[in-house]
Amino acid sequence: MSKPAPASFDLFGDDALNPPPASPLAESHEPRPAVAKTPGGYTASDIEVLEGLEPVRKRPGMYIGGTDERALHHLFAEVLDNSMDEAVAGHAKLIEVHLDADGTLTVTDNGRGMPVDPHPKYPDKSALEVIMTILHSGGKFSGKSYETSGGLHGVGVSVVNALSERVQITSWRDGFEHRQVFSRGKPVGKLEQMGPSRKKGTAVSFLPDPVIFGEGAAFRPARLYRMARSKAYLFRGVEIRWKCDPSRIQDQTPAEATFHFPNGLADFLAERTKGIATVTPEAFSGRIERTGEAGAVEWAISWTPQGFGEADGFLQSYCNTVPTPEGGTHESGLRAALTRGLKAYGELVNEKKAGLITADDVIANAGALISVFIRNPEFQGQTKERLSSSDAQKLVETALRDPFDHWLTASPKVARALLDFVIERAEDRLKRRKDREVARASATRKLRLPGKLADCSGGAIDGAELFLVEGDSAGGSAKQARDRKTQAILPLRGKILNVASATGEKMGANKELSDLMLALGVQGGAKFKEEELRYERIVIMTDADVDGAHIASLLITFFYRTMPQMVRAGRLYLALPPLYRLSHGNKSVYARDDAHKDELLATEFKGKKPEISRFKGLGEMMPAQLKETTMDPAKRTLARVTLPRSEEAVEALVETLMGRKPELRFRFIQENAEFAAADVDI
Ligand SMILES: Nc1ncnc2c1ncn2[C@@H]1O[C@H](COP(=O)(O)OP(=O)(O)OP(=O)(O)O)[C@@H](O)[C@H]1O
Ligand SMILES: [Mg+2]
Ligand SMILES: [Mg+2]
Repeated sequence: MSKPAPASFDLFGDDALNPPPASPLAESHEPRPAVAKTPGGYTASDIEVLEGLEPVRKRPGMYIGGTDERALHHLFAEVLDNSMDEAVAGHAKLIEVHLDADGTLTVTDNGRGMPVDPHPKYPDKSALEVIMTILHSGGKFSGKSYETSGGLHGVGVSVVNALSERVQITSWRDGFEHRQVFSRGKPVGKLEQMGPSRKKGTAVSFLPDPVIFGEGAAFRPARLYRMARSKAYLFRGVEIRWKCDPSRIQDQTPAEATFHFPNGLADFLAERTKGIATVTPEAFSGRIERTGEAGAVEWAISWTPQGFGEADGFLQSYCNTVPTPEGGTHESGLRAALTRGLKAYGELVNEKKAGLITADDVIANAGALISVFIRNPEFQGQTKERLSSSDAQKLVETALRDPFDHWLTASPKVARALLDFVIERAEDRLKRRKDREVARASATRKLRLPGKLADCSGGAIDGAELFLVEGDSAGGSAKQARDRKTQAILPLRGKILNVASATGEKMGANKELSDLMLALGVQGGAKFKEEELRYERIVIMTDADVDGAHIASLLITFFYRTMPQMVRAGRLYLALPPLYRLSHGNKSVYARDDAHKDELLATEFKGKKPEISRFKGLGEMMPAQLKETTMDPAKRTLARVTLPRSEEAVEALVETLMGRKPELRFRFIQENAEFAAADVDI
């Protein structure tokens, strides 16, 4: 076994929730001529060059980050972004989003219309066909037709085309309506001139391809609605109209709505802080356009002691109206500007404690929105989740500096309240750090611990681990296999409650879960305090089978629901027990799954006939084996459970795990059962 580096187990990453295409993609490829090969050889003929849109269908993950529900909705983001670019460039004022009964989504804008004249480089094709069928074709490379666009790669809508069963583009321009239809990236007939029309603009209608996204994959109206609405907040010059066939709606999402927000982000924040007591009566918000240059910064921030639902605060950022859930330079600029401004104000009013303030103290209890418009932004990847343009930091910092100073000095009472609030956060933080250093033993003395917990004997929180195991027999093995100084065992019986569909009352009454909370030493929800956790790591240890994965997913959901901070802090892990032991002579090796076993048979045990034993469950392993393979920190591999920052992605996960559709859950569990086994380096 090699070094036990913790494998990352990203529930939303491309691997975990990214099902393989529902059926082979063979139909997306031209048949390749058979080439004579030397058997087992690796030659030039093994190197493929994918043509046209073929790479998109073959490796959708590279373009849309996977083929899961998030990736599916990213198609909408690409099409909507293009219409927004047209609006931000000053050519469109109205965008309509329409989800049809059959699942076709249409985005219409009244911009300039996609160009339809023959393309100079491909004289037999219209510009529209070039845009739709050639990667890296677009009008946003030079800055001539668009100044600050969300589009920059020339890839977006062609990717949508490649991954849709059917796409219809309508372009109204030059006095006519033009139309072309595509299927899985290929034109179905030529561009047609339909008839005279005085309209202007573009309509993109598309139906995602079930071959890529899986049979039954469909847009979720609630998600589309939220995406469309938040776009409208980001550009006050646009009106977005939403319409959805009622047969598609299963929740409270309105079938029709109009979004137009003349106060931009300030409206957005007001919506989010409705009914929440804030530290200052007015939010700190504003908008600055660079004079003589393209670019703008808009922001809105408000502080609250009471938190926003389950989070203490939030920071959402955008660049050229594209959401950047992973943050980036614009967020750094905002944090720096606020911290510097507040510290400087503290100095001004002779408040010594202002020196304690860090950026986290300023932002952790704030609801903050920041949106920048810049030329040639640099993002990481096509889904644009993180902004990396270095000038964005400076732009935001400079833009906010004076307005923040003015805002603070204009109203000393307000400024004082904010300063005190943030200093209190800083003091809290310092105190928490001190408390953590105090031995965990004293905390333990005060607590009533559940009877079946085998706690560890050491006093420190750092290094302490709680193993959650399934059933008493596995619990017994684990107790013998553990290092009693640092490892605690809590056996949980049977399938715990399906939390997502349970009421709060039922959850409180569930013995397994209340024991779990007691053992952890924390309370759930708003009362959760990370520093009260009695263990540094919480390790879910279940059998390496589908049932085990189910229990693990129930627990993950429970933790996400009751203490997302703990998960985000990277303190939740999955143990990865092996499935087989292969031994021959005095050599024995563990295999985590069938593929690994076959690999070992072909390598380590080549030509030999090792004895193979299969573990039916953890309870069947000898304690020494369990220790060696799964629990001993020096030898084991743990998978860390991580969650993305974006609320939508988390929601999608919970829906997948716990929602009312058993088939989604089943798929997730199987994939993760596989994944948990596949990503390990043993
Ligand atoms: N609604 C629209 N109105 C006018 N032109 C459009 C519209 N949608 C797309 N285009 C044109 O098609 C080009 C290609 O669009 P595509 O989404 O593929 O790439 P992009 O927007 O340039 O960059 P990105 O890959 O980052 O989205 C755009 O650059 C623009 O010139
Ligand atoms: Mg293109
Ligand atoms: Mg685009």
